This record gives sequence, C-alpha cells and structure tokens, in this order.
Amino acid sequence: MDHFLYKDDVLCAEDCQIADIAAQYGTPLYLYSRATLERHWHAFDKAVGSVPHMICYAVKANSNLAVLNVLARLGSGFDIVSGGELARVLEAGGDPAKVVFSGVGKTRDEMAQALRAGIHCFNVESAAELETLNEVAGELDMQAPISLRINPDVDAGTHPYISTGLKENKFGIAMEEAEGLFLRAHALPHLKVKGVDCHIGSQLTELNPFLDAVDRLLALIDTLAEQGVVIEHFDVGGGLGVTYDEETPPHPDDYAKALLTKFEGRQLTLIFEPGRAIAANAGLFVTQVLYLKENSDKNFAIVDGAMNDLIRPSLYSAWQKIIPVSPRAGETRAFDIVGPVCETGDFLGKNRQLNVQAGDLLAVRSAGAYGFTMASNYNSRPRVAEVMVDGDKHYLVREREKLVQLWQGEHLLP
Ligand SMILES: Cc1ncc(COP(=O)(O)O)c(C=O)c1O
Ligand SMILES: N[C@@H](CCCC[NH3+])C(=O)O
Repeated sequence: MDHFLYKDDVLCAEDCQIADIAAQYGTPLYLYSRATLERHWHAFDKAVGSVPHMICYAVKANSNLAVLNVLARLGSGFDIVSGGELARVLEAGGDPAKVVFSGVGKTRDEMAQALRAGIHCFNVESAAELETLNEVAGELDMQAPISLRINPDVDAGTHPYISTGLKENKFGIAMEEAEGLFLRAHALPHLKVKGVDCHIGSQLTELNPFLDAVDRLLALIDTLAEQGVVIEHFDVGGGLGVTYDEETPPHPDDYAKALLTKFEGRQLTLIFEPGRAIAANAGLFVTQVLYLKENSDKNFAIVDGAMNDLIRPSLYSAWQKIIPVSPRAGETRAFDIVGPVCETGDFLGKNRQLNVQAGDLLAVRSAGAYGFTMASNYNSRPRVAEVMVDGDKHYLVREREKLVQLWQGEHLLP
C-alpha cells in the first residue's frame, strides 16, 4: 500500500497533508513515512520466515537517526561502511551485536572502534585488510569475527556505477583467491571465521544474478568444509531494486523464496543487507517552484531544490517521478525541473509533463534512499530539513542547516 496518496486532490503522506508540512518547516525538505519503512522491513523479515536470519539495513541508504531508530525498534540489524555509520547506529539505539561492517577501506581506528563495540562481523574485502584486522584485534587482545566478501564475477545488469560484483570492480575478493584466504584467516590467531558474503550491485531487477552468486559461494562453502573451515552464515548483501518508473523488481517474498530453495538442508544463518528496498519508496523530496522560464522552445521550472540536495538524477541520469503536491486542472506542458546550482547538470527531472506555476510544490518520489545521505553543501547551500510522518503526526527529525553551520570548523589565518 502506498502511503503517499492524493486525498481530495491534495498529496498526503500517511494522514498528513504535505502542503501543511511544507508550510511549517519550509522547503526544500525530505519527508519519510514511518509506516512505509516498517512495512518494507517486515516484508523482508516475514519473507525469510523461520530460517535463522538477520535483516541488516544498509545505513548508507538513509542514516537519519530517527530512521535508524524506527528500524532498531523492530529488531533490525545494520550494515555499515564507516565508523561514522557505526556511531550513528549506536546513537540511534541499534544493537552492535547485529552490525556487519562492509567496505574496502576500513581504517585501523575504525576496526578498533567496531571491535570495542562488539559488532557481529567484519566483511573483509582484501588480503591486506585481513592481515591488518588480525593485527588490530591482537593489539586489543581480541578475536575479530569475520566473513570474506567474495566477488563472484556476475553481471548484475545494473548501472555501471552501482554494479559491484564484476572482476573489474574494486569490491570483494576474487573467486580464485577465496579458498586460500579463508585458510589463511582460519590460521590467524586473532580472527574467527564466521561467514561468506557477497554484494553484487544495487537496483537489481532480476533474480538470476543473485542466484548465480549464491551458487558460486555455496560451492566455495563446500570446498571449505572439506578443509575443516566451517561457515556459519551466508550474507547475500543488498541490492534488491525498487520501482522508480516502470521497473518490476521481484517482491521480497519472491526474492527470498528463490534464495531459500538454494539453502535447503544447510545449517546456515542468512544475512540480508537491503538499503534501497527499505528506504527509497518511504521518502519524498519536496521542493517549491521559484520561477518559470522559457529558453528557445524549452520550458524550465526552476525549483528551490538542487543537485546538492538530491544528486541521483545528475550523477546516474536516474529517473525519479515528479508530481504536483496540489495538482492544477488544465493543460500540461513539458518542463525541465532544474535547481539554482551553477551546473548544467543540475536537474531533478527532464521533459516532465506538468501544469505548474511559481509557488507550487512538487514532490520527487522514491527519494528516501541515497537522497539526503548523498547531499552536500555545494554552492554553500545549507542541507535541508528532514521530517518523518507517523499517522496524522509529523516530526522534524533533522533541522535545516543554518548559514553559520556552513563554515563551522573553518578558521581564518592569524
Ligand atoms: C556492501 C553493501 N551492502 C548493502 C548495500 C545496499 O544496497 P541496496 O541499497 O542496493 O540494497 C550496499 C550498497 O549498494 C553495499 O555496498
Ligand atoms: N548511490 C547509489 C547506490 C549506491 C549503492 C552503494 N553500495 C544510488 O543512488 O543508486
């Protein structure tokens, strides 16, 4: 069920009118629906059923403390890629024992921070990282729980910038090296081998790449068992796609059902790291039209939101639906929806059929994932407010940045 619907011709988020929210907090703003976040998380959790598992939400998709807290209250685990994300999870009340730490460039400090916090597992991505983690754990007189992230060399069929499971990508350990490295990890005194891990890319809309990756890693698990290395968990990563436009990604039920057939008869705990599938369609980006402008037969709607607030259209040519908050009757025209940033690539959408006037509010859909988390202060634009609705209530979950925050921590020469 969609929680962003028109009721009496005005766009609502759950039971709140978006125009009221915009009037109260100003624009641009990000708006999240608690009910949608919870529904998406439960969809994964229920789909896996009674098989031992952890749903470790990928914090990078949306790391607002209120979002993390809503998920932590459901019992979610978390997939992190930095010490900053770990700190956020802890601040939001997340359980460190349900945290997995991914990423190719963990620093020694981040390793120590995560060891002290008592995380579930490090997803190690290279031989060099393995040796470093063993050293850091040794200095702390601890044993680091690890899995190795294997790069299964499957084509995820997604945008090249968000494909991660091909040999040419920087992520994970090559299949040919995997066995040797597991044996090395098994022999190192300050590491405890727990699992295997993969993550082949993001916004996948087909099941086959996931299934191919699982097949390859299960074969590896069998080889390892013959060598006395017991694997307790299988982390399938994240990557399940969402509908931005006409895509028809598998429902978590079908995704889980297909994967579970591969694990029948095995004593493996499953770990899932969904980010986008939980957060993307739980959020909107709300922006106001500042001016209309016509240039050589082209219509521009210049809005107060920009690429620094929501970079996906500029960075990946990503298409996100743009809809009016209070639709006008009458003729539509094709508009490019552009922001105030001084870059030609600053657009939220191109060639959109709309009937808009200056002052109107527009909502960019599917903006709950990789929206605010990828925002910057480019052009010295303060980062926008974030609001969460919960039924007929709404809460400011991050204040709009103030101008003085733009140069916080900067210093003049004496
Ligand atoms: C290691 C890892 N896990 C999980 C995710 C979450 O991916 P998605 O948002 O596509 O579910 C990512 C990002 O792609 C990732 O790099
Ligand atoms: N930022 C990307 C997804 C990256 C996934 C990171 N592992 C997007 O918006 O589509």
